[in-house]
Amino acid sequence: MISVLWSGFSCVSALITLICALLIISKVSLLLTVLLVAVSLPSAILNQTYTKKLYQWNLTHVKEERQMNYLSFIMTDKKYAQELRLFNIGDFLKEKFKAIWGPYFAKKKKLTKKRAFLVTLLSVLPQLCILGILAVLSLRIMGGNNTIGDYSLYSGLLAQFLSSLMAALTSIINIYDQKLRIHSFEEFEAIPNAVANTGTEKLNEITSIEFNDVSFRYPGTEKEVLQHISFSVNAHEKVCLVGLNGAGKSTLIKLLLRFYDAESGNIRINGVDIKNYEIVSLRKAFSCLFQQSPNYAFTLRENITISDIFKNADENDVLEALYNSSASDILGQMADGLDSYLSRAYEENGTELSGGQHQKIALARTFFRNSSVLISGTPAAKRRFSRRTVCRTRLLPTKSSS
Ligand SMILES: Nc1ncnc2c1ncn2[C@@H]1O[C@H](COP(=O)(O)OP(=O)(O)OP(=O)(O)O)[C@@H](O)[C@H]1O
Repeated sequence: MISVLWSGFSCVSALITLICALLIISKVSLLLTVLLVAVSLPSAILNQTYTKKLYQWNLTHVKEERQMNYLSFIMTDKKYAQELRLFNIGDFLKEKFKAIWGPYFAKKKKLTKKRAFLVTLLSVLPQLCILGILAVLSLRIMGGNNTIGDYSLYSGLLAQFLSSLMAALTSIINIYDQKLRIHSFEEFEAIPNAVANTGTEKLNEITSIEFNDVSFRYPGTEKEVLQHISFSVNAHEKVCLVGLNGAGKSTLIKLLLRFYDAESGNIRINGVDIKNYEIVSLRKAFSCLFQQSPNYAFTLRENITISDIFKNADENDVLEALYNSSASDILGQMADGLDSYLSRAYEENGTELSGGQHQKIALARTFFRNSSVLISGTPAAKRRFSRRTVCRTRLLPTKSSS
């Protein structure tokens, strides 16, 4: 939007200069001046056509762009560095990148070359008109109707005309290009959210959770991940969901937190369909340690309090969360206490934690959040859960260092 605004200003300013230059130049030859304007227009139209073509081309090649971005990411992100070295796959990844980049670049080059050729060809026409105007002016100087001084005035104005024309064209193309992008964004915004936030009830304490004949498949997939699931959990119960890998345990949690809605059946909390609750208030009632909980390149304090940023908490709450997750010793090792950075990505003095320590901090974050129900996605954490808990584990727990 800002780009459109700036381009709009540049365009108006260039057009004013251009019109003023044209008004003066028309005194030499009105016919050639009109011709100059007329031959400048096809270039503008061509540029606009190609801007649209290039934009549409980009839209149809989003997959390749994403693949290349993904490959660039794994070739440079720290998370992949160890395996990249151990498996010696640097060249393999580069080749994979090149295999996409080659055809992608060749096609884009073809389109861009055609545009450059036509634009160059069309830009010759205004130059020819300018030559014509200068020729007429030279004849008039020889005839004594104009002076040498006029020649330098008009040639300067013609140069000014060309540069203003270029500036106006560039601004118009930019506005058009941005307009296409804004349109795509508006289309995206208009897509209705798959999970409608129409509920108005507030959820505080949870006394019961019921799944009634719930079935679900992920959008755009065939497989029914959950089929007619029914069970209930009451307050003060600790429950383990046990199942093979891929059985759908995490999916149940995603439905409970309304990351997705069930295809059929319903989920009730305190006897009320979860769709009747305001989503923020529903999610607020749960604290969840996901299987792949991330840690943040923030301070230790922020890594814990981030789970409940509106909680009016003091330092003791943070220390208690650390204690409950057996992470007090981690704090003891930190030079700046709770204000130590848990990453060296931006802070030279930051601390890189081990995998197990990271898990403990993620667990402390789960404890810090004031919620009615705790859910753990990792077997290791369930031993630490002492409050009302819904947790899940694998049929065969993996050996974990923590
Ligand atoms: N975003 C998704 N899109 C499509 N299918 C998915 C998605 N997430 C999970 N699935 C599929 O849903 C099924 C259930 O996955 P889910 O993660 O719930 O299993 P799980 O019981 O938690 O497994 P695990 O014990 O291995 O963590 C799997 O077949 C998985 O491939």
